Amino acid sequence: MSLALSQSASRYGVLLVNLGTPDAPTSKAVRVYLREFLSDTRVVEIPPAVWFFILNGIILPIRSPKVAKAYASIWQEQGSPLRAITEQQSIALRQHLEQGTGEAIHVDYAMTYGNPSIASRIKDMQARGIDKIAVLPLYPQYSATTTAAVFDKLMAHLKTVRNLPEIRFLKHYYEKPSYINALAQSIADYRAQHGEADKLIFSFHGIPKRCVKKGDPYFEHCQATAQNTAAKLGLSDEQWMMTFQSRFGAEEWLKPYTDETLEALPEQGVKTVQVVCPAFAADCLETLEEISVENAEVFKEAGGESLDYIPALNDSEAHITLLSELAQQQLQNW
Ligand SMILES: C=CC1=C(C)c2cc3[nH]c(cc4nc(cc5[nH]c(cc1n2)c(C)c5CCC(=O)O)C(CCC(=O)O)=C4C)c(C)c3C=C
Ligand SMILES: [Fe+2]
Ligand SMILES: [Fe+2]
Repeated sequence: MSLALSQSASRYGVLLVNLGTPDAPTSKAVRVYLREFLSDTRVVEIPPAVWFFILNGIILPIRSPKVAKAYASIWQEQGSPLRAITEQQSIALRQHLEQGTGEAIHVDYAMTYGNPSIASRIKDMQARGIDKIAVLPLYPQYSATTTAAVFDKLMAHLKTVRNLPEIRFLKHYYEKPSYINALAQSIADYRAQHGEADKLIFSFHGIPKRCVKKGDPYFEHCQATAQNTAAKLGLSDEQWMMTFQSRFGAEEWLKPYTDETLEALPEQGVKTVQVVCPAFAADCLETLEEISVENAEVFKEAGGESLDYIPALNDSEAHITLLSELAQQQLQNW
């Protein structure tokens, strides 16, 4: 397929962006990462003057060593899984785009928090003479806490730039048939290989309920994702459910909570579950540790027999094909 580009392909860039991760599984590195992440008012909406003292005096000293241990348990030779997988996705996407379009488009990745930063990658692209950049946040479902945070970081950097590049920004892709097909196919493949469980759980990263009440469409996007995927798989209502994981702090987050659901299911006769986490484009702490280890323990302690985690789309062929389609839609006629 031709992209109908208005200038040489070497002038175009695609930037994949994911959340971010510490540079090392140590208390010190986790503290640096969490400080940047949790100081973002898109993520925590407590007035900064108040939050500064709670974050630095209580949260970071207590949370950093605990979370560093969790990171250490999933750390790989290539470093943090989230960073390593996102890098693989960018390499595979570059190859896929070149094979599909015959154009050598520059593809790279960045993290909203930590390294490599969005600013460093935009600077690098501009230094290469790239002046049209398509930014693809790897969040299928839009939330102000994630997607808008990418936008903010991008704009904060561009505010320091005299000669701006042109930018196109993908807001969400939960509604794209290729996304639902890739998700459904990954679940179908897993079930063909491992058999079916009593229940399929779509566990999404949560956000505070307050955010949704104020207009964040994330809940709606999650619901549509789960419903469309279940329909594609031909599941009846009793065969699946939607839950929300990874809550933080004391206020109410989107419900039902994944851990509380897993605690209650064995009593209702559900002894085996398969969990898929569609909000995560790459496996990370929240899937490899929180779901596969912590929540699997919760389920078993409550009388469950097995919790199997269905991997994220990562750098699978279907996912790279989807990302290539999204990138091409952004680049088309530019
Ligand atoms: C404090 C509030 C948080 C909101 C709101 C939130 C939303 C949100 N996050 C993701 C994706 C990821 N989150 C990850 C880790 C993580 N998330 C929070 C907090 C909030 N997330 C924290 C504090 C952490 C770090 C770990 C911890 O301290 O518990 C990750 C994994 C990063 C990794 O390195 O592996 C991802 C990915 C989404 C999609 C989302 C809302 C839609
Ligand atoms: Fe998170
Ligand atoms: Fe978590």
